[in-house]
Formats: sequence, structure tokens, C-alpha cells
Amino acid sequence: MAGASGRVVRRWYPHVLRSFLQVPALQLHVSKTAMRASQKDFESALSQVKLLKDPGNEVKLKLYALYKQATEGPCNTPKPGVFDLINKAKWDAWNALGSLPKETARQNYVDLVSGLSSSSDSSSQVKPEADRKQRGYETLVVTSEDSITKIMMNRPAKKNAITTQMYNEIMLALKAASKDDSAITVLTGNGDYYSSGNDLSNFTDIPPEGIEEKAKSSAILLRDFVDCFIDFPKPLIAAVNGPAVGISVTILGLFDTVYASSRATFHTPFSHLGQSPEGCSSYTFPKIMGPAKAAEMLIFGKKLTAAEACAQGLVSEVFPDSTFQKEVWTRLKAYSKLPPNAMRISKQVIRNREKEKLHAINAEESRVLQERWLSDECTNAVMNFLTRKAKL
Ligand SMILES: CCCCC/C=C/CC(=O)SCCNC(=O)CCNC(=O)[C@H](O)C(C)(C)COP(=O)(O)OP(=O)(O)OC[C@H]1O[C@@H](n2cnc3c(N)ncnc32)[C@H](O)[C@@H]1OP(=O)(O)O
Repeated sequence: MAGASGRVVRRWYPHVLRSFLQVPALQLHVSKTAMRASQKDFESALSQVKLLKDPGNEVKLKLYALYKQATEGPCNTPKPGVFDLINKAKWDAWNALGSLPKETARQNYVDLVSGLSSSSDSSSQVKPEADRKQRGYETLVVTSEDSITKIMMNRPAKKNAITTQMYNEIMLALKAASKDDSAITVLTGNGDYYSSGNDLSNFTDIPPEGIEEKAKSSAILLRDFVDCFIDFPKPLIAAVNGPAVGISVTILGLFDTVYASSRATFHTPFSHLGQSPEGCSSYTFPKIMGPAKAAEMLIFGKKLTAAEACAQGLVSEVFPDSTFQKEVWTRLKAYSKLPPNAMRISKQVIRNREKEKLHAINAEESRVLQERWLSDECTNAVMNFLTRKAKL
């Protein structure tokens, strides 16, 4: 126990001290402006600091040290014991200021508070939509705010059916989100649907090389798409705002958390379409809900309500449709403040055990589908959907 506490102190403290000494405003020399902060400026900074958002422990330590130096001069109290972590960190921060003159400490305190005030003003300001929205996507709206990257499928008139372009853009957005400074990533849909799954008109775009080539390139795209979800390194949350069909349902088994509106439904009509399961659902669904329930969905196309999907473990929690957005985003904002590295590592520990298996399953499902897409059953089902309005 004692050894463990000692290790924490040794590993944590040098980091605080290093960053403390690296802040230009705190370097141990008298700057040109150092003598200028009056007692009035200092008092005003002391009042201002109470209005700031919590600046975090490192900055609080810097403020504490400068305050003590400015008001009492060099550190003059006995060093706290090694296990008195908080008082020792405070003492160390103050002691590190050495013989820095009181006036310089006062100036540095004023400078630090003034810097914090301006950055807190700009971060609390509501940024215009155009600034938050990432450019370059035609089928998605991607925004990053409050440590959350939100990827919203944006073809509401087509029930967010996933075109080839949308598959590619989702992969791009996930790759960018895996490297950005957000803590969590959320996939959701714009409009009344979450997504109606694969855009069935994807199958009509046949290249000159023929239908076999189309099936082959589609299988490669499907495999790459699902791989991105298997490998995504941060917590990935689905906010299922409405009905979900096909591949938008199957990949939910690869998310870390799934929130659903009470209006959402979950439907995988693969047999009706002459197709077979993808998104690793042939493995994740039986594991999540048991083989009998999974077969009803994946073989017989049984549609689940949000409450049923929650009872079967596919959905983490259902929210009333009228408060869905408010409740989900409040929850997600709270989660996004958790330590990001700890969340990422917890996800790795959970996912790594199965990663290889999931990739193998994805490859196999894509291979089987490549064949299904060439079958009469599939061709007829897709043609029926695409010509249904012409028949009315
Ligand atoms: C690279 C390839 C990878 C392949 C991976 C394989 C994935 C498998 C799957 O995802 S299978 C699931 C496929 N999806 C479906 O079968 C759903 C088909 N759509 C519907 O059944 C209905 O449209 C509905 C139930 C989703 C909604 O019905 P509703 O009557 O409310 O609305 P409309 O039908 O009028 O739809 C509005 C317009 O949107 C078009 N649309 C909707 N979904 C799709 C779709 N999946 N593909 C193509 N187009 C879709 C619909 O045609 C309407 O368009 P219009 O206004 O121009 O007529």
C-alpha cells in the first residue's frame, strides 16, 4: 500500500512541475512588464478567478503557488509528508518558485488569470454552425464539440439509405475521428429514420466489366467498411433516432453503447432480399441475444421494437422519443468528460480479445454475400423494390 502510493507521487509530480515551469508567464525571470501589476490589478484578478470555469488541477496549482509567492514570498512552511498528496503538490509548486520576487509573482498571477479568462470566453461562446461543421462531406454532417465527434447520416429524404459515397464518407469520418481530440464518437441519423440500410440502387450501377465485378467491388467495400467499426479505437455510440434497417442494425453489435428512441425499430430483412447477414452479426447477435432470438432476426427478418431490442441486449437504453435528443446528449456530454485515455484503454481491453475473430467473420460474411448478390433471389428482390412505385 505504502509502496503503491509512493509510486503515484513519483510518476505524477515531475509532470506537474515540468509543465508548471514551462509556462512562459511563470518562468523564473523578471519580464519587462513584471513590475507593472498593481495591487488593484492583483485584487481584480483574485475576483476574476472565482468566475472562471474549473481550469483543472495543474493550473490551480500554478495559481496557488503564485498567490502564495505574491502574498507571503518564498515558501516558508515545512514540507508535508509524502502521503499528504494534495498539500505536498501545493507545497512543491510554491517551493519551485524559489526566490521569485513578490511583484513578479503578482504580475504572473495577473497574466495567467487574464489568459485563462480570454480562453474561457472563447470556449464558452456558441460557435457558429459553419465553424463546427467539418467540410468535405456530402452525405454526412460531421461536427466536433464538447469532446464529442458526431457523425450524422444526412439523406433524410431517402431515409438515410447508405450509398457507395456514404459508405466511403463514413469510413473517412471514422478515420478522422479516431485521430482527432474528441473523447467519444457518435453515429446518428438526420430526419425520421436512423437509416434504411444499404441503398438498393447501389446494385444498379453495373460497371462495363459486368455484374461479377460489381459484386466483387461491393464485397471489398463492405469488408473495409465493417473493418473500420471493428478497429475504431475510441468509445463509439449509436444514437438511434428512428427506425433502422439492414446494415445499420447489424453493425450495432460493434458499437460500445446503443441509445434508442422509443420510435426506433430494428429490422434485418436479409432473406426477403435474397441476402445473408453482414456487419459481424452472424457472430455478435447470437452472442448478444442468444441463438434463437438472433435467428428470428437474421433468418426470418423479425422486426424488433426499441423495447424488445433493449430487452435482448442490442440496445443499452431506450428514451421517450419526445426527450430523446435532450436526454442522450446530456448523457453523452457527461461521458465525454471522463478521462479519454482510460476510456480508450478500457475499450481496447474489451475489443482486443476478439478483434482477430471479428475480422475473420467479416471476411467470411463478405465472401458469402458476394455470391448472394449474384443470385436470382437477390436480383429479383432488389428489382421488386426499385420498380414498386412504377407498378402502383
Ligand atoms: C457496398 C454494398 C454493401 C452492402 C451491404 C448490405 C447491406 C444489407 C442491407 O442493408 S439490407 C436492407 C436494405 N434496405 C431495405 O431493404 C429498405 C428498403 N426501403 C424500404 O423498405 C422503405 O423505403 C422504408 C420501409 C425504409 C421506408 O418506407 P416509407 O414508405 O416510409 O418511405 P419510402 O419507401 O417512400 O422511402 C422514401 C424514399 O427513400 C427511398 N429509400 C428508402 N430506403 C431506401 C433504400 N434502402 N434504398 C434505396 N432507396 C431507399 C425510397 O425509394 C423513397 O425514394 P423516392 O422518394 O425517390 O421514391
